Amino acid sequence: MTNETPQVLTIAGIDSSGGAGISADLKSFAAQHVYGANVVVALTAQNTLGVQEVLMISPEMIHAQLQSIVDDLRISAVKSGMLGDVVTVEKVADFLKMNEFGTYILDPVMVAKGGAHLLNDKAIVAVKSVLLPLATLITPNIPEAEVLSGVTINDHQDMMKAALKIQKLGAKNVLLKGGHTSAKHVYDYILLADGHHFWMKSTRVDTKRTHGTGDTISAAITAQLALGKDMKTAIISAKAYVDATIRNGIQVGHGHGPLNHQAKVTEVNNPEVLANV
Ligand SMILES: Nc1ncnc2c1ncn2[C@@H]1O[C@H](COP(=O)(O)OP(=O)(O)OP(=O)(O)O)[C@@H](O)[C@H]1O
Ligand SMILES: Cc1ncc(CO)c(N)n1
Repeated sequence: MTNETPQVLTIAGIDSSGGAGISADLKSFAAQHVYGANVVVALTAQNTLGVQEVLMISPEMIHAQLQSIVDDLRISAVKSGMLGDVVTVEKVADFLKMNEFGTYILDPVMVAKGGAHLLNDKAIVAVKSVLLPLATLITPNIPEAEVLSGVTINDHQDMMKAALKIQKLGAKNVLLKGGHTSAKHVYDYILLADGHHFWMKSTRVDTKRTHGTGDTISAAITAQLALGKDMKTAIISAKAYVDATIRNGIQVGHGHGPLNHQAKVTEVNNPEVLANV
């Protein structure tokens, strides 16, 4: 007997230590019970201490991988992560325009936890002009939202202002992740296509093991949308999942360790959903 498991695709870079990028995406897809395919645009020699080397895959090989996917699989949602350079960004944009997948999640990955740049300056401009308008959902963290919106973020008002600017650039829905602060609670801000907005509040876990949190939440949202959930439900459920993977840490490496994708999601992982903060 077979069943209709949704098939989703991640287009991103590989992290040799298995914590971020495509590895995090595939683990997250599997935990949400969807089938994950992957198109590799970059190899990174990376561990929990940082990124040591990056090798971009040729545009021809990226094209070949994308073609192989559409020739055979039936993809219902796509996410992109690390894209590196302009050629790759443009290739992905052309691919998305030529194939109607319905759902595209843009995680505008710019800098790794250790500080390495995973998207060059020209590619940032290209992401803004050619990918952002195609996005069903964009999931910037605070520094990425600052770059995309031009708004300096110091408080909740600034997060709302930045999200609105990013939506005006063309992304239908915006999840502005609030992990990059040192406050006792983390607040993620969500602005939906119909103007509805809300906050997700959770208690910050005092840990260095947060390698791949952004990849993991955007992959989990991609999976939940492919399973037919509405945007708000998909985001809240993905947030509970990433919270479980952070809260039930495993000891790997000596720096920013990876998440525990085997973690069970329980009541404690549900974020507080608030209209205003
Ligand atoms: N220490 C923490 N405790 C609890 N939740 C966290 C913590 N750090 C991040 N999160 C949550 O994880 C998710 C990802 O947020 P974050 O802002 O860290 O993304 P990111 O910077 O893109 O991650 P990365 O670059 O590691 O992939 C958000 O929902 C955020 O609230
Ligand atoms: C390959 C890759 N993608 C994304 C990130 C950001 O988490 C990373 N560190 N490495």
